[in-house]
Formats: sequence, structure tokens, C-alpha cells
Amino acid sequence: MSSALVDDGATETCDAIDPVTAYRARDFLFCSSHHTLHARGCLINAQSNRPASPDVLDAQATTLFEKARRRGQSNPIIVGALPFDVSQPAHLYVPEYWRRSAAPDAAERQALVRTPVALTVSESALYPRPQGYREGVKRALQAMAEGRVDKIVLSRTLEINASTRVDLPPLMKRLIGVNPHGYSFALPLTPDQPDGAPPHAFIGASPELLVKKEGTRVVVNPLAGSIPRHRDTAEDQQRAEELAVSEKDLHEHKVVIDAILEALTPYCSSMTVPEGPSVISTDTLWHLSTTITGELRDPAVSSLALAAAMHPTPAVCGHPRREAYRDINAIESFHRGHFGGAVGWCDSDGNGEWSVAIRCADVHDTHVRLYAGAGLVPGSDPQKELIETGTKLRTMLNAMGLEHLDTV
Ligand SMILES: C=C(O[C@H]1C=CC=C(C(=O)O)[C@@H]1O)C(=O)O
Repeated sequence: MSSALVDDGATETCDAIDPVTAYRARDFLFCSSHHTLHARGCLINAQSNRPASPDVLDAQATTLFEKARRRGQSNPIIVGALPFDVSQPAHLYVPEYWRRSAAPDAAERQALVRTPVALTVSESALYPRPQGYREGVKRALQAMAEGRVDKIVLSRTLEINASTRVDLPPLMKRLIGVNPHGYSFALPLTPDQPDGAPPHAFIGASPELLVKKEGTRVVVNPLAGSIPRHRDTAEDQQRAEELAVSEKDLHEHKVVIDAILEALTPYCSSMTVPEGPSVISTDTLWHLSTTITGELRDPAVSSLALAAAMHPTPAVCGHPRREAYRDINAIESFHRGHFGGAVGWCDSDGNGEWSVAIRCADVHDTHVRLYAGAGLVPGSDPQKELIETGTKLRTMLNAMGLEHLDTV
């Protein structure tokens, strides 16, 4: 992996080693199919109690960049996450040091996949239990039948207690190796904690790009509509073909595209939108996917502001947003935190990349909480949605070497 040190007025460098190898439990890592961004240390922590709304985030970003310049950084960036619930504050900070380099190539990823991850489970529990999740799906379908909402994304968790502290670096290597087309991330939740403190991080391997902004160009890649993959190649291919013409999934996808176009239109002078979705694959699922590109009217608008303008999309919340949000809160009895939010980075020219925070987990010392959700529309089947969310949990489980754990 080649790496170039960015001139950031940094106090600490580690550019001799590639970023994935250099990654430590308190670092930020964001690896797409093209680039790896690695950041270390926390120069300024935003520590705000204000909601993660576009205006608040814009003002916060301006203040953070000004402070970072006064502290001697010539090229600062902000890294962090938006929560699912935008009435809560975002978790943003300016790292002391960062660099961006080429993503691992195919051979390097193959080597990463072989990284041993030693994790022994002492306890694990699905929450809600499968029957509880199916009942939740039925309640969501009832809300749709009453005409209040047309889409709700309902999620569940898998709680794991390991017998020893979770070792994040090998886990991140595995995640990056197994997910070459996605966005693998590790966000320290207490980036300024002392050395040796237990890891506290939000990690994942999301297939979905909320937004990427580079100069005047903006790219979004919403996903919605899924089917689990199959070990048998012919059956696997048939499932992809089924998904491409599934009316229920095409509708589920269109709800997301319409909302994203509505949110992006005020920012763009032109947009290129394909006629229909294509089918893409992750290690465990097929998804309907649409890549939309646009030219920004104002190149100064930041990737953070664009992310906040679209978030939460109906790929993680539903439609209409407010009603879907209310139903999610009534049905789900756990706090999503950053799950269903966005993780990424933004530089002082506004360039940056934010992925939708799915296929992810909170890690705190020996405890791991995995999350997975599924988009529900009229016609969704509770058992199929249970299986779909169970398959989504597998992205993290496979990376953790816990393929044997039951998810349904
Ligand atoms: C909410 C999740 O996935 C979203 C993204 C892609 C496909 C989805 C679906 O088909 O339901 C979801 O909208 C998740 O993985 O937890």
C-alpha cells in the first residue's frame, strides 16, 4: 500500500507503515475501495450538546477549522459520526494527525482476510428475540395499512460478551479484507482516552455511500431492497435476477431515491440519475443500488452539510420521515446510537466522504453490540425480514470469526 503524508502540521507521523497496519484502537480509520484515511489523536473535540442539524453542523465545522488553524494545523480535517436521531449531538473531532493513501489492492486484501481474530464468546443474546422482531414488523405493517407511513426501517441487535477485551486492529483488518467494495470504518468514541484504556469504538463495513464531495462534484449511492446470497452459484445468480424485478423491492428502493433527489436538488445545478437500479453484492447480500452524481451550485458547501441534509434517508428511517421515526421509537426498545447514522470525514474545502452507518457494531471493552435493520413496505414478510436482518448481522460476525452464532 503506498502512502503519502499530508502536510497537516502534525506532531506524530507513522507514514512508514501502511495505514491499515498502523491502525491502533484509538485511531480513526475509513477505508473505501479507492482510499484509506487514517487519523490519530484528538486535537479538538467538538463536545456539543446541540442537535445534528445541517445549520448547527455547518457552524460547528467552521469553529473547529478556525480553532485547528489557530493551533497550527495548515490542513485540518474533521472526522466523526452523525447519530441516527438528529435531535442528539454529532460526535466530531479534529485529529492531531491524518493521512490519506491508496486503498489496499486485491492481493493485500487477500492477506488481510487471513488475519487471525481470537474472540471467545461468553454470552450472546438477540434483542429483541426473533418472535419479538416479527411482532414489531407486524406492528409496522399495521401502521402502513392505516396509511400513516409508506416505509419503516425496523432493526434489531445482537449483544455479545467476549471472555477477553476485543482487539480492534485484527478485527479491522478482517473487515477491510472481506469488504473490498464497501466502506470499512473505525471511529473511537473516546478518542482522547489514555493509552491502555479499554477500547470504545464504533466499527463497521457499510456497503452504502451517503455522500462523497470532491470539488464541484457530488456522488451518492443509496441502497434499498435486498436478498440474502446463496452458496450455490446458480441459486445465487437466480436470487440476484429475482431482486432486479421484485416489485416490492423496487418500490422500497424508489422511496429512498425520491427522498434523496428532493434533498439534493436545491444544492445541484445538474444531476445524472440512472433509469433504474442495478444489483450489487456484498459478502452476504444482494442489494438494489443507484449511483447518482451531481454538479454543485456552490462548491463551498461541505460534505458534512450535504450528509446532514439527506440524513436520515428512508434507507435507515422510512417515509414520511417524521412519522416513520415516531413508529421506530415506539416499536424498537433500544437506543440506536450511531447505527443508522453516518460515519466519515470532511476537510476545510468541504471535500469528504460519509457512509451510511450500517453493518456495524459498538465495541466497549469485552462487550459488542451488533445492529441490523430492514426496510419494510406493504407486502413485507416478517419471517423474510428476520432472515434478512440475520444475514446483515453476518458481515460483522464473519469478520469476528463468529460464523457459528445463530442470528434468527
Ligand atoms: C438498514 C440496513 O440496510 C439498509 C441498506 C440497504 C438495504 C436495506 C434493505 O433492503 O432493507 C436497508 O434499507 C442495515 O443493513 O441495517
